[in-house]
Amino acid sequence: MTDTALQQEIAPARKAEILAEALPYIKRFFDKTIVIKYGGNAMTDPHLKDCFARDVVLLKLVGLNPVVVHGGGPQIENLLARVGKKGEFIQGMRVTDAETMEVVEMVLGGQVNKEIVNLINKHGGKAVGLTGKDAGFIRAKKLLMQRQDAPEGDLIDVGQVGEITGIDPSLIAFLDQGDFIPVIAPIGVGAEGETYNINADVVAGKLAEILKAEKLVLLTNTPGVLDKAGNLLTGLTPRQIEDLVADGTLSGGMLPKIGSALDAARNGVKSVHIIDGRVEHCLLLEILTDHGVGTMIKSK
Ligand SMILES: Nc1ncnc2c1ncn2[C@@H]1O[C@H](COP(=O)(O)OP(=O)(O)O)[C@@H](O)[C@H]1O
Ligand SMILES: CC(=O)N[C@@H](CCC(=O)OP(=O)(O)O)C(=O)O
Repeated sequence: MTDTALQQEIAPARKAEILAEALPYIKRFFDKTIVIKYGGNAMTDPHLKDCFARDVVLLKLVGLNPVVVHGGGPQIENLLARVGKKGEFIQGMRVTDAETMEVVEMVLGGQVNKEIVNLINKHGGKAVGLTGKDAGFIRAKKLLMQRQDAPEGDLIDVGQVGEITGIDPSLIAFLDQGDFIPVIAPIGVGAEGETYNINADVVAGKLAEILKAEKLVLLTNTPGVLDKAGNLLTGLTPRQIEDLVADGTLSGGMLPKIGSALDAARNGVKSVHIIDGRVEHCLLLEILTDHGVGTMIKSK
């Protein structure tokens, strides 16, 4: 439904009720950090992009501290195709050779990051774009990935893909205090200054842990986590997740997403949600109303 259709459909009294519903949430989350992962697939529609930027500005203005981490998988694919390359993924991670790394950095650190910054600022926010190279705040080393369904130690080399070794929270805290909204591209820096491509869900999860965030919200392009029959699973325990991975219900990009969500929930982030980024104002619905729009990941 468009904003105009929504305005016509809802009676004024109901609109006021909906606004009033936000009060306890604003009180509960006032001055708390909310890490939001904005997914490449959920950020292709211009109207949805605008809704997202407005929601982030609203959250900041009512006193929450949103921190945005973005992806850009489809946008990377577009530029790779233009240079005659096709992306390859293993267990949800992009195989990243030197040429792919150049494209990834150009797209994530440049095009996508600046577009989100610009949109948020257009709606009255003060967004600042960063990659993990700024102040060297996301440190990484080469990831060697354990092959699924293989004996421990059967490792896969996926090129310049990074595993996070540390995040310095001071830059983000500094920006928060200055009323800025950090917008972070998932690029890390190694001990020798080398550049690493890191899955955006992994960065969002780790950042939420380090910042002791109240909430981690991962936007994606499905209603949430689905079972084999395609039904939405509204809440998941670690045990259920293990079963869904083992029987192949979870695959591709959902693997790093669910892994990061679970790690964050187990390491102190109070609530973790995978939500449908295609629903207008899904952030406001999830954070400031009684209506959840996806899957909640539980720590036990
Ligand atoms: N059980 C599942 N439930 C929902 N999505 C799943 C599931 N298993 C695999 N997926 C895939 O994971 C994708 C989301 O991951 P990804 O493509 O990395 O999204 P994003 O760009 O939003 O991070 C979905 O579009 C879907 O194709
Ligand atoms: C290592 C790795 O896979 N990096 C990701 C980074 C971007 C990302 O995570 O984008 P989405 O959130 O849109 O999927 C990539 O190169 O696609």
